[in-house]
This record gives sequence, C-alpha cells and structure tokens, in this order.
Amino acid sequence: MFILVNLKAYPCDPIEVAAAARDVAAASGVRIAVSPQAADIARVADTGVETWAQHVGPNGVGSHTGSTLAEPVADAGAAGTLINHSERRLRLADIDGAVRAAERAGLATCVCANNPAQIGAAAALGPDSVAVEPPELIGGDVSVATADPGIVEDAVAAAADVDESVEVYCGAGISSGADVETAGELGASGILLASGVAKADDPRAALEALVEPL
Ligand SMILES: O=C[C@H](O)COP(=O)(O)O
Repeated sequence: MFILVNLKAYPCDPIEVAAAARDVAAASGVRIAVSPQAADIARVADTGVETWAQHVGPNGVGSHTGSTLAEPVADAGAAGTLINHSERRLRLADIDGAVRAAERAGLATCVCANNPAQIGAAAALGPDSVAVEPPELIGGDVSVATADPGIVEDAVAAAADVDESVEVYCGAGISSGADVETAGELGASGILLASGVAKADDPRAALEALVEPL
C-alpha cells in the first residue's frame, strides 16, 4: 500500500511532516510520500522522503507566466506528481499534456478524478496511477472507503477495463489505519490523504496510526 500525503496549502511544517514520513516509512516498510507546495519541494526532498508535486502543467519552457513545469519540479527532487487534483482541475487536453510533460521529466504520475467514469477516461491517458476522490468527502471525517465503498470498487474495475497496469488509489476523509486497510480490501493499491496528517496535532503519531495495521 502506497500512502501519499498531500499537504495542500495547510499551515503545517512541511519539514516536520516529511521527516516523520521518512522515519515511519523506514520503520514500517510502507511506501510513504509527501506532496508539499511547489516552493517547498527541494527542502522536503532533502529530508530523504519520497516527494511529489501537487501539480504540473502541460507546458514546456517558453512564455507561460505562472506555470509549474515538470522539468524543474523533477530537478528539485520530486519523484512524482499529482495531476488534475479536485482542487486544481485541468481541461482534458491539459491533463493529457501534463501527463506527457511529467513522463518526459521522469516523474511518476497520478491523475485524480471524481468518479469511476472519469477514472476510466483518466486511465486512457496512460498515467502510472489514478486516484478517485468524491469531492464532497474531501476534508471530512468520514472515509471514502466507509461512506462510498462502491465508488472505490467501481473505480478499480473502470481502470482495469482500460489498462490493467494503471494503479488505483482512493482518497477523501481517510484518517485511520482501519480506513487504509478497508481501502486495500476494496482493491485500492494506495491512498491519497491530507487533513488526517497535515492538520494533526502530532503528524508523526498520525502516520504511525495509518501504517499500524499494514
Ligand atoms: O489530496 C488529498 C485529498 O484531497 C484528500 O484530502 P483529505 O484527506 O483531507 O480528505
């Protein structure tokens, strides 16, 4: 099981979370990555934790003010990137372009989507992974794996119908080891979570609790 901790724009200390994630991953053997703000990628990567960007765009070098290019993200130490997160939606052509740009830069890709139909479309673009997240459950206290287990199972089936090599993650409201375990039983090979760690009083304890049953 892969645990991807998205720090969004929460006012946590990215280095504290990164160091905790690095240590918990090493102690547990569970793959854990941290996805900080773009400006923090290099500092977070320097801790040794697997580091992901929250977004890259489709552009290459040129006159694209405000762009996040894949190459400098990779150069800063990122190993992968989210694309089309629910809070950073892109047009279809730009999702495709961002996947291609990330591939050229050597970044692993995870395309986010709202529902199984979108997961099938996302998988058709050839990313390494897709993540299903019902927007109404993001940031809440109830895990997608509990509130809507069918959406996870249907997303796994939708991706497999298109390309069995695409990994399927799920996210929204996941905060406990039991949530992670249930997501795995539903067929997800990874989880995407944010508030359960980034807003925790003790992020290290929150991470330890997540991996405890694995
Ligand atoms: O990127 C993470 C997801 O949007 C889930 O966020 P959450 O764990 O706060 O529900």
